Amino acid sequence: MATPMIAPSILSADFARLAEEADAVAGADWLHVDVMDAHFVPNLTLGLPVVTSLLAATDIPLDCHLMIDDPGRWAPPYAEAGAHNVTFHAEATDDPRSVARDIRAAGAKAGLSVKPGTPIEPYLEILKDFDTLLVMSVEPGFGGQSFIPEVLSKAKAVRRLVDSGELRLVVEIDGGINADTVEAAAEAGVDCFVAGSAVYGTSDPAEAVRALRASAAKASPHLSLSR
Ligand SMILES: O=C(CO)[C@H](O)[C@H](O)COP(=O)(O)O
Ligand SMILES: [Fe+2]
Repeated sequence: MATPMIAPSILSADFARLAEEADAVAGADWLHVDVMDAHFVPNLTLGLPVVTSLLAATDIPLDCHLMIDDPGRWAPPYAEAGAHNVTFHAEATDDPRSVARDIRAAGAKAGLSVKPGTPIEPYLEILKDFDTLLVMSVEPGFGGQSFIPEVLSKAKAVRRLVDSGELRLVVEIDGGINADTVEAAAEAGVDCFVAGSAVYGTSDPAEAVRALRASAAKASPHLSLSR
C-alpha cells in the first residue's frame, strides 16, 4: 500500500542555510524547490546554480517546481543536473508534451502544474505523458497563502482516472497545506503534499513532516501509514 508523501518547500526556509534546512527535514520524501523568474509569477527566487549546489548537499530527491516562462528552454537543464522531478506550468507553454518528453529524456520525472483557475479537462488526455500532476491550491508566487478548497475537484477527477488504471501518476498539491487542510486534500485523493510555512515555520520541521504524513494517512482511503 502506498504512503502519503510530504515535500517541504524551501521557499519558507532560510536561503542562507539551505544545506542545514534540508537536513532538518531528513525524513521528507521530496524537497520542493520553487523556481520563480519574476515573469511568469511576480516573484524571484533561485535558479539552476542553487539547485546544483543543493543536489550536492542533500540525498532528498529534489522536486523542482518551475514557475517560469519558456519551460521548453529552461526545464531540461534541471533534469540534466539531477533533479528527481521537474514540474512546469501548463499555462507557460503551447506544447507541454514536448517539454515533458525533453525532461524525461534528460533523466527526470516530468510534472505538469495548473494554477487554481486553470481547468484540468483540456489536459487529461496528455497526462499519460507525465509522472506528476501538481495542483496549485494558491496562486503561484508566494508562500504562506490560504488554501483554495475549490481546486480539490481537479485532484478528485485525476484520482478517479488513476484508480481506474487509465492514468499512472502522482497527484501532488501545493499551497496552504497545513494541519487544517491536509485531511481534505488527502480525502480528495492527493498522494504528495507540499508544505512550506507549515514545516519551516515551526520549531521542529521533522516533526511537522511526520505529523502531516500521519494526518494524511488517516484521512485517505488510498494511502496508509505503512512504509
Ligand atoms: O509554489 C509555491 C508558491 O508559489 C510554494 O511551493 C507554496 O506556496 C508552499 O508554501 P506554503 O505551504 O506556505 O503555502
Ligand atoms: Fe511550489
